[in-house]
Amino acid sequence: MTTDSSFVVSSPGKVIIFGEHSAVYAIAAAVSLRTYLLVSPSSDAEDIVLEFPDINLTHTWKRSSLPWEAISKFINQDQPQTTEELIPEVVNELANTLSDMKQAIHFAAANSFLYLYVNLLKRDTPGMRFTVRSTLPIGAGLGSSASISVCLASAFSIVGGHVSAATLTKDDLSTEGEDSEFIDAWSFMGEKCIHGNPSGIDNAVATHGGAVMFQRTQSSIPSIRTNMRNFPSLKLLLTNTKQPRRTSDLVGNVSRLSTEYPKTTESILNAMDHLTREGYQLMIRPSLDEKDKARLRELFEINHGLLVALGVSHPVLEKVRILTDELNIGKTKLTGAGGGGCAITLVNDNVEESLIKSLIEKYSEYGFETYETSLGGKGAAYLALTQQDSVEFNSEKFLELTEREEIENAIGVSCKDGWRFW
Ligand SMILES: Nc1ncnc2c1ncn2[C@@H]1O[C@H](COP(=O)(O)OP(=O)(O)O)[C@@H](O)[C@H]1O
Ligand SMILES: C[C@@](O)(CCOP(=O)(O)O)CC(=O)O
Ligand SMILES: [Mg+2]
Repeated sequence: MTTDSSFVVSSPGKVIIFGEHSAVYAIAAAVSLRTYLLVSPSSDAEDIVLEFPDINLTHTWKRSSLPWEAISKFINQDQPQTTEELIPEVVNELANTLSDMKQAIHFAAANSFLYLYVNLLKRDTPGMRFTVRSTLPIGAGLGSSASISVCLASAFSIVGGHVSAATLTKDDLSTEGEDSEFIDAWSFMGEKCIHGNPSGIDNAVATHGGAVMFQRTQSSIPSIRTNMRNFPSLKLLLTNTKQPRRTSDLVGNVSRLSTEYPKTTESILNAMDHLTREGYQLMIRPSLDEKDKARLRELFEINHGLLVALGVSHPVLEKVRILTDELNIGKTKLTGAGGGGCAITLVNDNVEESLIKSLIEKYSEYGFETYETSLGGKGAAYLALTQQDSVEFNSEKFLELTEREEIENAIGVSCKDGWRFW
């Protein structure tokens, strides 16, 4: 891959159906909201330019200002190897380069960017411009951190020559080859930079797409991913309370509970594992009858209750739950790390559209937003831009797009031909 050509990579967010914060099992599916990363030549080959307008962050590093010498003995640049934990010496060296990032969300994103950059690219790689736009809400439980990590890992892996550009069309079944495993593994390192101790489910879904039953194992053993090809078409409402929160804080609080009340917390997490497996058994049936769906709704209710017990709900999430209960629309659980962000409602059979409309109107009084999204779509994707495309679609134009529709119409995976998948 030459560094004077432009390309875009993209990756989806996810919705966790059961088992967030889980010790072992969780089920998640890709959503159609996605992150897009445009890689284009930098006007000065010395400059590595990061443009993250979704979090109001722009930064330029001189290639030579990165601590190549100091980190060289800790990493293998010819054949990058992921590690169980982030390499502390590399993290420390990069922290010096990040000292002017005062906000935690800026630091997390730039840290993930640089950690992946120095592992996957070399000192002599000409500087480029990395422009990110996401149609996902950031920090709302839909896996934007994993989605951006997959975009960065796949872009750097292409430029570094560690993976080939994707070739599958949207109608091909994913092959789960070495390249997508490489991207998955490195995006997991990016997730670690953003929230410390991720399970790996978000980056797995953001890389491979579809829906998975994910089984976390002991850290030295790879997690087990079971694809759910017949993911049932469930009527789900996805509601963003807009209450900001950071996954790292919530994960940290659950681990504090585990230390302070080990047996109690373990019992809650065990219960969550059991219910996730029960949910899985229901969801893999060839077709779901009304009784099965009623049971899934009950499991939603139990799952939410257990998450409340772990201290990761929030009054606004309870408001969503109470409204859907009061109007008898369905059962609601928080999704993602909680503490704000999004909730999903599994809607009862035969609910009148007018009732859903009145619920959405009520939501807007509280400032909540509902999303229309389909589940189980494609994972990481790649779009080569021709010379002509690059003139028509450069980073300035990418930055000017504002609404989700504008981004999707200009570059969207489901709207534009030419996208390829791993
Ligand atoms: N489009 C984006 N641009 C820049 N940073 C992003 C973007 N998406 C995610 N991030 C990073 O990920 C963080 C949010 O991750 P997290 O707290 O795990 O929430 P979630 O993954 O549910 O959206 C942000 O604070 C930021 O550091
Ligand atoms: C809380 C957790 O289960 C999901 C976090 O998802 P999100 O960052 O809130 O989208 C953590 C994880 O599985 O990595
Ligand atoms: Mg996240």
